[in-house]
Amino acid sequence: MRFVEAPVTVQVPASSANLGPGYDSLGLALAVHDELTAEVLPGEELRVEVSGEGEGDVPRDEEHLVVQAMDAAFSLMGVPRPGLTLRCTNRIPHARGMGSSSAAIVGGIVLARALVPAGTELLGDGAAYQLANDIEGHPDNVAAAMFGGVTIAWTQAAVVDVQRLDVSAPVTLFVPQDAVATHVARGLLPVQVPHADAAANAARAALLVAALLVDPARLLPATEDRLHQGYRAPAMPDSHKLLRQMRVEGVPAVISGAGPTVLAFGHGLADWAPAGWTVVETEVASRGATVV
Ligand SMILES: Nc1ncnc2c1ncn2[C@@H]1O[C@H](COP(=O)(O)OP(=O)(O)O)[C@@H](O)[C@H]1O
Ligand SMILES: N[C@@H](CCOP(=O)(O)O)C(=O)O
Repeated sequence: MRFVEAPVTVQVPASSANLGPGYDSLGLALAVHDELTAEVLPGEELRVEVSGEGEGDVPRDEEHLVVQAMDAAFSLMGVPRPGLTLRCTNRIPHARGMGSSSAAIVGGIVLARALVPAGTELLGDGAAYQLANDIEGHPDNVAAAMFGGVTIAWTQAAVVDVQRLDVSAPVTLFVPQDAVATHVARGLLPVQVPHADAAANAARAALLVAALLVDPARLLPATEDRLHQGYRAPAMPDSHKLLRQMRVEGVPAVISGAGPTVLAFGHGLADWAPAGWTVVETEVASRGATVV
């Protein structure tokens, strides 16, 4: 099997999922990127180099999430993993609700595909998105990381689909120092929710699409949630406090993904940051994972 010999680099965006009412469905890509570079080596050796976020924490072997995603993609394409050097420059903080795991998964899949000369024929975008969802377990972050912009993701009998929207919007992220793993935050959600809460979220999620496309003045009511943020508050009380304070003052703020980062639509909001939190002023990224 021949592989692309020159080093291949993929940039993959962070993502913010849910956006308030769109639990496991709405997402947006953020202009904060991880960069992954792979170079094929003779033999079967795997070298993993990591700098930036997660540098001292993530494994540097087959257990590394990018490598696992690459292996799944190679397997779907029917090719063995070649010897590889993988260099990861990580800018997306881990376990903060900014889609670092989805970026690792989508980036790994797109990187593996780019190393195989007929990769995009063997693994099209739809199949790559499906694979990323199957690894991640929910489609909202991987949709945004793969396609960019604002994404509406849904599943029909385990098959994912997506509608991408072109939206430009300024966003500010308030990132606390402490992490909350997504699987822990998901474990706090009840199996059933009141019908009235489901109905309220359906209305707000529909309104949010309109607000993002045509009427930003509606963002405050459109970002109201009753399905997940409240249940997760005990795991991130300071985030919940900031969220409530901002919303009372009319700032459209949400918990980003499973938290604990708070995302607000708009710029010029840095004064809201509690002491010790990092403020990231950014915007919706129109491009998803890209070979550069
Ligand atoms: N770039 C990466 N390389 C390797 N592992 C990663 C990477 N990004 C995320 N991970 C793994 O995923 C975990 C975070 O995933 P998760 O709890 O879903 O939070 P997030 O909201 O950041 O996606 C990290 O602790 C790490 O194990
Ligand atoms: N819909 C998911 C989103 C998780 O996003 P992450 O960036 O926190 O991994 C959820 O709410 O669990």
